[in-house]
Amino acid sequence: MPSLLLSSPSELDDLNKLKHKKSKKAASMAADLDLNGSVEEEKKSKKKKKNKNLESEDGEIYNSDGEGSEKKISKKKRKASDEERSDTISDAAARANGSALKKPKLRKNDEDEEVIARGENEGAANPNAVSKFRISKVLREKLKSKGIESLFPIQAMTFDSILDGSDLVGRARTGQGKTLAFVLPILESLTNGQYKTARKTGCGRPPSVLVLLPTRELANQVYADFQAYGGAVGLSSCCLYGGSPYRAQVLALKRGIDIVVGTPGRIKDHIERGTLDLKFLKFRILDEADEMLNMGFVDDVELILGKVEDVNKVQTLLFSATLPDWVKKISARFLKPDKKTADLVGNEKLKASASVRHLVLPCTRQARAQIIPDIIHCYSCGGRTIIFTETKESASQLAGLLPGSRALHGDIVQAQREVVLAGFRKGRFLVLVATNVAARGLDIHDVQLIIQCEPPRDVEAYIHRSGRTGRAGNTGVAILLYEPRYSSSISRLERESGVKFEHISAPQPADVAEYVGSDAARAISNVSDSVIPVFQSQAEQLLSSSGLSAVHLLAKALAKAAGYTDIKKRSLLSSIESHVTLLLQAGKTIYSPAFAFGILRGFLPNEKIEGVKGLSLTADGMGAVFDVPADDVNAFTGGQENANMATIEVLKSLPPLQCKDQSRGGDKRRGRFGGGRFSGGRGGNGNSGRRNGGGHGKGDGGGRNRFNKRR
Ligand SMILES: Nc1ncnc2c1ncn2[C@@H]1O[C@H](COP(=O)(O)OP(=O)(O)OP(=O)(O)O)[C@@H](O)[C@H]1O
Repeated sequence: MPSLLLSSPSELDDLNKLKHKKSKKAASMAADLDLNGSVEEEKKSKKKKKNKNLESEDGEIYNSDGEGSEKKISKKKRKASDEERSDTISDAAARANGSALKKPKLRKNDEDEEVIARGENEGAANPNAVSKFRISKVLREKLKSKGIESLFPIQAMTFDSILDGSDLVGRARTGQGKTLAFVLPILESLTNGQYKTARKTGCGRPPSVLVLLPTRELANQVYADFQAYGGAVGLSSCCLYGGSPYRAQVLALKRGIDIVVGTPGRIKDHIERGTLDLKFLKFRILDEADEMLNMGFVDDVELILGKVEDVNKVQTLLFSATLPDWVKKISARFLKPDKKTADLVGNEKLKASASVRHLVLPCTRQARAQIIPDIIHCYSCGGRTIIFTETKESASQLAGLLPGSRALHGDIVQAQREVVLAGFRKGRFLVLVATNVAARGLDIHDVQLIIQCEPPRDVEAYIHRSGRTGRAGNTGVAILLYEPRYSSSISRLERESGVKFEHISAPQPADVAEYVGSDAARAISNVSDSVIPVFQSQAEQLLSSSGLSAVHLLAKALAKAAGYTDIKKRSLLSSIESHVTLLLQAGKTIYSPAFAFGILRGFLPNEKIEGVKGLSLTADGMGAVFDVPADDVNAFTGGQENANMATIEVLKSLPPLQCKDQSRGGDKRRGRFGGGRFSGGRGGNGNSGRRNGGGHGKGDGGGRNRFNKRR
């Protein structure tokens, strides 16, 4: 259940202690932190909200144009404000949850009045409207110019806590706006809040904010946000990462800077060279914290964080979509004991993005390059696609095989990495083949499709990679390819990510025709009539000499226009081309693959049986599916005439199958996946094709660590 908790290592325990220690009011406020609160809680929340709105809108703490300064807060009010800190959290939680949603009351018979009434109530109806938060006018306008009128839940839940000075751990699924969740309150805090006067200003000033990120690309992206929003409120930023020249970075630091964004390796270098002074930091942010620590940056991160003069005067924020338990423990070293935790994922089963369709497709390594273009045709909706490979070599190789695609990984020089990413962002090419260097945080418009060439090593990688699509409320598709014989890795991922995978098979000729053909048809109908007189006589000649009907000839022309001169049959089991998947049934239970081979030997010659590949048993135990070369299909289907009770048919879609271990082990009732691992999968619906709802939708840290070598 999503939650915003007053937390220390054991958040629940602490919440209980809190309930006992504090007054009745505090206990009821703690209850309010549950986002799925009761009606009673909602009433309390509304009451507090009324007070809160008075506090933030009366111009004494923050007036409506954000110019109100802390100086204006009377002692009494400051005390009240401190006392009500927890209220603020529950308000935020209530707002984040939308529990203050009211139906607008419209006045009848007067159109103008109706509009006014709707306008008034719309503000009330949207508890996360930007205007409801202590966000200055200039930032509000900046947000508006980017189409942002209300805060996303993670932003709404954490804004007040960060602005009011808390250390915080924030977790929300991919694409839910975690970057602005720290950017906005930090900027407000530095320009209108508690650090307005405390922060260093003037020429040569040391930074007030340090944001650490695991990859160069991600550092650049977050830097861009600080530049845009920070620039609007007069704060300067710079980005420090490896692979780029020191000179410009040193100059920027010498001139004086407010916000430093970067990767741990280069930040550490600057500290050691004496060019970066972190003594006076007000904020330290670890974005994608688990990845940085996972990458072996713990020592670097600790060294960097240890450079502040007084840890009590710095706020530390830690954000990620994935927070493995070990990171929560490590955060106890970096964050104050009274830190808060805003966890929008919590114990919910689904850890990956809910706005992404998660599909799995069996495909051998050899078949990948052949099948990927068709997957893109069928599932990308004409938008961008990111393909993840496990190694740098295979990223380069695959990009070489896919026309119009480019590779991105840690062996590519930094300048080139930046050119590639910029080209992809601008839509100069639509397919990026990348290693995990692109798995985290990258926010690229209109990425409709993610293809993972094989199951990643850990569930976190799956969550982050698939989260490059379906961002900011948009939808997307993530397709995971896997070697049929390693299907058990799919069940592990399914269990750990909470995703219920849809099992699909390779796009078949009919699917390709449907998606590619309609594009080609559209392209042909857009051709000007002026071409007809020029090509007419050749068309007539072709029609008479081909011996084909006009429709058949046009079908060929459409295929050619779409780039196809031949569409080969493809195995449903392994995606291998020129192979066809067959189903053997014998009117009785087929206990094991050996049993199935025995039946086949009863009516087929050995040389044909040697061509059988990937034989697997169906989940109901009544059949066996296998691949044969397309040329042998007739021998198999024809041979059944001599078979005793056995039938063979060409499959159009894959039925649910037993997992491999079961097929070998024989007794499917005892298997861990009893009932068929795939029984909840496609259920015999092997459709491929575009089912995406439409919609549109962070390089390495310096090449000095174990992890980077893998990229
Ligand atoms: N309040 C908002 N309203 C509309 N769009 C928003 C809002 N906040 C952020 N966005 C947009 O949502 C997208 C995703 O934001 P962001 O990259 O911060 O997500 P994230 O949670 O950090 O994702 P990841 O876990 O993948 O790093 C960005 O394009 C951002 O501009």
